[in-house]
Amino acid sequence: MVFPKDKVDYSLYLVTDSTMLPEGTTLYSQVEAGLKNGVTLVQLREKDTDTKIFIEEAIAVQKLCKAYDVPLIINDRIDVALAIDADGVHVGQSDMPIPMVRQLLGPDKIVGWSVGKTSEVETLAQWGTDMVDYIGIGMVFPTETKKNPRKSPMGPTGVIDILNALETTQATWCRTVAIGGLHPNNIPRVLYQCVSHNGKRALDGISVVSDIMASDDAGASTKILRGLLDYSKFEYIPLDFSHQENITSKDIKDTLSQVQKNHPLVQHMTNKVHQNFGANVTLALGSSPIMSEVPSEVDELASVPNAALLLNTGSVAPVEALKEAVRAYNERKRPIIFDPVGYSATQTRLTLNNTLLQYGQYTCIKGNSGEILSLAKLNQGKMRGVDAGDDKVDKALLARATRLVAFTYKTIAVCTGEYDFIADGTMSSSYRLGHGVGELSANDIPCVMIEDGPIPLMEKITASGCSLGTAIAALVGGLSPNGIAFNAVVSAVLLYKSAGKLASLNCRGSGSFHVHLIDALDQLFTTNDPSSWTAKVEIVT
Ligand SMILES: Nc1ncnc2c1ncn2[C@@H]1O[C@H](COP(=O)(O)OP(=O)(O)O)[C@@H](O)[C@H]1O
Ligand SMILES: Cc1ncsc1CCOP(=O)(O)O
Ligand SMILES: [Mg+2]
Repeated sequence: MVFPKDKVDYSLYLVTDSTMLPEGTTLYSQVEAGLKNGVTLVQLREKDTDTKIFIEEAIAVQKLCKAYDVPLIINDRIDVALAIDADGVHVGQSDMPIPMVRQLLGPDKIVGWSVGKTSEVETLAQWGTDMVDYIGIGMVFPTETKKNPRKSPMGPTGVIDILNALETTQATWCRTVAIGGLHPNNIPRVLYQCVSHNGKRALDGISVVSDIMASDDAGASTKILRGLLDYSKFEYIPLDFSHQENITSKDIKDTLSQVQKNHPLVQHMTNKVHQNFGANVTLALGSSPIMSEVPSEVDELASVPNAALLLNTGSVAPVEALKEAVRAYNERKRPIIFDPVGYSATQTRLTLNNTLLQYGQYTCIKGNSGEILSLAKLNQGKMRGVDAGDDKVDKALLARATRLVAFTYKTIAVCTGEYDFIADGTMSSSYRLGHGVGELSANDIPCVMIEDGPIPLMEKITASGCSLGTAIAALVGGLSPNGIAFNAVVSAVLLYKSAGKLASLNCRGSGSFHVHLIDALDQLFTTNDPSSWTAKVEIVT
């Protein structure tokens, strides 16, 4: 009996684990509850079971699967799969080599392979279409189920690297499921973020273990998972992600009017250098600052109407406190502006920033050219400290890097310098299961450039970039529910650049520049006459 490969639905892939069964449940009761409520593929994975018992279990599970017309995959044990004529097998990198598995099983059975590196994708592509049918990509997040200290979690960006490699090697036949630490609180974000850079491929499904196997009500847990997979919308802030690239003065005026009316609260988790200046910039923009890194108050702060979080890792703070804030704001769909200061300057910063990037969803990720080029993996050298670095960078490369960061993290990315680039990777904030999502590619997403001529003083004061993050957080946080996030980010960058130019004309040097910059921000925000601002925005084709 052969299960037609083109009929396999990878969307909700249950991998069993009998070591986590709650009291009063059995392997069979959990599997059947899953099958009844939307599991579409089952993998029997019993690492420490004697062969005789494994075969008995396999026969019983196979019977359940057949009753629901769902394929049964056996993990690792080719002999058991052959003995019961299972629909396929799944092997890891250290199990029997794939060509041998295929030779034993024949061409019609389903063969799955655990993949964690792009080089493994290159190998499967070289083998061709009749070897590997699908890959389990992971582990995405830390998980109790797969204790494998040798492999650190790859996060959504690691999944995107694998999807990109499948596209680059044209392994179009190969299906994909993500595995490792996947739960209702991160599955929508993984499905939303994990799209290949050419926009052509998304995940075909999600593998789960403990959410069903360890559940006291496996049926209810499965229903929740099924609902997330079928809903296809990932709304992480209640703002409109539509945008028109030719943003008019009226759009900007409307945006500032919303901020003036809503008086947002901007919680700053930021570096010591930026604290005081950031608080004053917040006040100049008609908003209330609160500088706080206390985990116990993030839920209350995130619940304040029009709250926004500025997450700035300039001082390497304890990651757990920062993650708590990301959780609190993500749960309440309130905006987070992330500034990964000195992103790749040290291993410590790289680890901290990557941990935060894996852990949550960000409305806007901003950085200087060194940080954005590093995030886009287009920056050969490491960053030196927190500054962008002296070398002039080609504008086309900066635009591409900004688009890549925006697309990879499904965020509004801002790359600052003499020329500021803003790209919108949020798209429609919906996700698709299956390949061929037909979305825009990373090269096509909307991108604008803002400039007002050289303002050298902006590079001669510290926390000038950090405070742009403050301005973005204030304007996005101050939007009404029908506000447009992209317009708010563009408005903040235009306002900040124009204020920088005005301050540079009025001050006597870098010492008084800070003060004049706050004056200018206050003046431009209060008068709210964008048509008089000096900075210009142009669409990047
Ligand atoms: N040479 C420049 N000319 C005009 N504006 C600049 C210049 N350098 C930086 N800026 C502006 O100053 C702010 C900080 O940018 P940047 O120095 O790139 O960030 P960071 O302070 O994080 O290194 C941004 O608003 C940016 O637009
Ligand atoms: C000097 C310094 N060190 C850690 S954070 C910081 C300020 C960086 O501010 P900005 O990114 O705005 O230049
Ligand atoms: Mg900076």
